[in-house]
Amino acid sequence: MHAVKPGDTAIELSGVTKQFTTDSGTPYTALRDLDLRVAPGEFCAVVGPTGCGKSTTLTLVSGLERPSAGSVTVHGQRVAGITPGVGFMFQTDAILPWKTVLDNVSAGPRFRGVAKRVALADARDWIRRVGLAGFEDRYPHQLSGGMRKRVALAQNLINEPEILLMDEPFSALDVQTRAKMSGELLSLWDLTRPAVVFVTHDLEEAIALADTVVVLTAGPATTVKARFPIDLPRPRVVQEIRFERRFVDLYHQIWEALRAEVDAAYSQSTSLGEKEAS
Ligand SMILES: Nc1ncnc2c1ncn2[C@@H]1O[C@H](COP(=O)(O)OP(=O)(O)OP(=O)(O)O)[C@@H](O)[C@H]1O
Repeated sequence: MHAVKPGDTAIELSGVTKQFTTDSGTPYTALRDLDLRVAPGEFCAVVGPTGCGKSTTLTLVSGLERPSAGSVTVHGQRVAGITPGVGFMFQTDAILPWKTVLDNVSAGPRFRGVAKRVALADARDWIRRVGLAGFEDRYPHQLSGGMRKRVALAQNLINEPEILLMDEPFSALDVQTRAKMSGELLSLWDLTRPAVVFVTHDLEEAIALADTVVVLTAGPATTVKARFPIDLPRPRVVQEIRFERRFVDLYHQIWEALRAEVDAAYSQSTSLGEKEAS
């Protein structure tokens, strides 16, 4: 595992521009001159209007995409391929439907060559930690949405990733399950403390979870608008922290920055719709 030194940076995007070529062949600048730095063990939430480039930012860190300009480094190494030591969680489940919970969770270590007996024992431990003891032999279709998210968390955390990239991982869940999963995520994160980049549309969720909330501007040519340190003490009770005075103050402050971008994105999409209709 990477030895963390003071001042170390887990993730650094520096002057990043990302251009795509659209289906009509014209270039589209999704990100322009974007700087983002995440320290080892930091929980960073990224919020911004729809389509501004949140997922694109994650794909650059993961190595699935390359920047058109600027640099992306992970632990000081320029990203040049699929980044090792990175876990992912998306809105849709990435667990294998034909494998049991135990086989899904042990798949990572088995793939890395860990002996079967050790991988299975480790998987049983993680299954217990995510609250699924007794469900080892179930298949994903026999589980609720929240339980499948727990499997996905165990499947990631068993690999002790130094970086966890999460793209609206709980947005398909009902409100109560979502709040519960957020609380569980924080307890589990505390066990191995990876650096997290958590993309969400939900500002309450962002503040409740994160050490830092980063607000992106409306696209195109998205960049970082502002960065807010969240000084709420840990451990946090996710379902209750939103009633605290400091939480409400932070919410107002960050929403002020976010609202202008949401409004800008909305007017862009409505004027585009009007142009297309005329
Ligand atoms: N492969 C691609 N080719 C062309 N354009 C793309 C591609 N991937 C993303 N884009 C465009 O880049 C912009 C940013 O997309 P991205 O998915 O990163 O936004 P997002 O903030 O994650 O969106 P949402 O909040 O709706 O999930 C969008 O306008 C999208 O259409």
